[in-house]
Amino acid sequence: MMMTEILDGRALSHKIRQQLKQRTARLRERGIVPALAVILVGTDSASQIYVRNKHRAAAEVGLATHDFKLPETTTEEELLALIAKLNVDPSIHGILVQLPLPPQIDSAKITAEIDPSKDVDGFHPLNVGQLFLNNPQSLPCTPHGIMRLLAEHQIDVAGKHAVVVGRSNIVGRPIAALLLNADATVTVTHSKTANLRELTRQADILIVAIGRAEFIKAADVKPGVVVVDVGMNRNAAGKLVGDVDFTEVEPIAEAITPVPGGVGPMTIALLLEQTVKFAER
Ligand SMILES: Nc1nc2c(c(=O)[nH]1)N[C@@H](CN(C=O)c1ccc(C(=O)N[C@@H](CCC(=O)O)C(=O)O)cc1)CN2
Ligand SMILES: [Mg+2]
Repeated sequence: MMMTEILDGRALSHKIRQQLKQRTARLRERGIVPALAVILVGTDSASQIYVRNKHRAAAEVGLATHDFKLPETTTEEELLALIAKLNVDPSIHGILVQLPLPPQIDSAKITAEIDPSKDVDGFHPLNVGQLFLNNPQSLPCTPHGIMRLLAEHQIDVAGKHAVVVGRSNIVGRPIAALLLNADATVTVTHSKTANLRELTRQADILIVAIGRAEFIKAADVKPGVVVVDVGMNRNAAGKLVGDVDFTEVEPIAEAITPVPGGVGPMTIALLLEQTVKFAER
């Protein structure tokens, strides 16, 4: 019997962060302190945790972080003014605005104002376009982390049928582009897709980012599938679960990411790596 390979994002993120420590040390020897500005608007409790984790991970690898915590009532103009200031500050190499933003702020307008050469999230329309033209400059951290996790486990996507469930700007759309750039045959499905489960059953590689707890069951996958679960949901018992029913799907899969400890930690590692890359330029 074959054992299912667990795609351990915690372990790989640790390895990446160790490598980044050396790169930040070399930058500091050259008198460059790689610096990341993190902007959090409002008091969303999950966002507060993610931002705290980003600060902690950044400090561990030797990055400086600049913390901007703005009130829930912040206007679009106020946020744009802060971004304009950070864009021209030569001591800042990366700028990130934690999403989601409060409803009075148009997040598309905000991401379009970040200097593309400081856009560590890869959300600026120019960076999105470069990704789609297969000339990426800065990649969204979660999809980038997924590709690195697959590469680390020698999972070649070329020629494979990759099925993406979800079409968000943060995960679904960019991972579809990255898989296509890597020569996969890509099907993108979403909440309006007819017969979605017929499509997921055809996947060699299944990426699930639809935001519904344990949505993918054993009957929705074929034996030997590689499953990447981007979901983070609380179930009725308050336990963190993915968009894939891990207990059902794991025995059928060739490889699978756990939740937690899969894609999530990779997101933060790739954010730090992009900041270091910008500082090295
Ligand atoms: N500006 C951005 N906003 C958001 C992004 C992003 O990449 N850029 N992604 C998500 C949130 N996110 C980072 O910001 C993020 C979410 C989760 C994790 C993570 O490590 N999750 C852990 C579990 C954590 C828990 O126990 O609750 C895991 O999966 O193991 C990292 C980053 C939306 N906003
Ligand atoms: Mg995870």
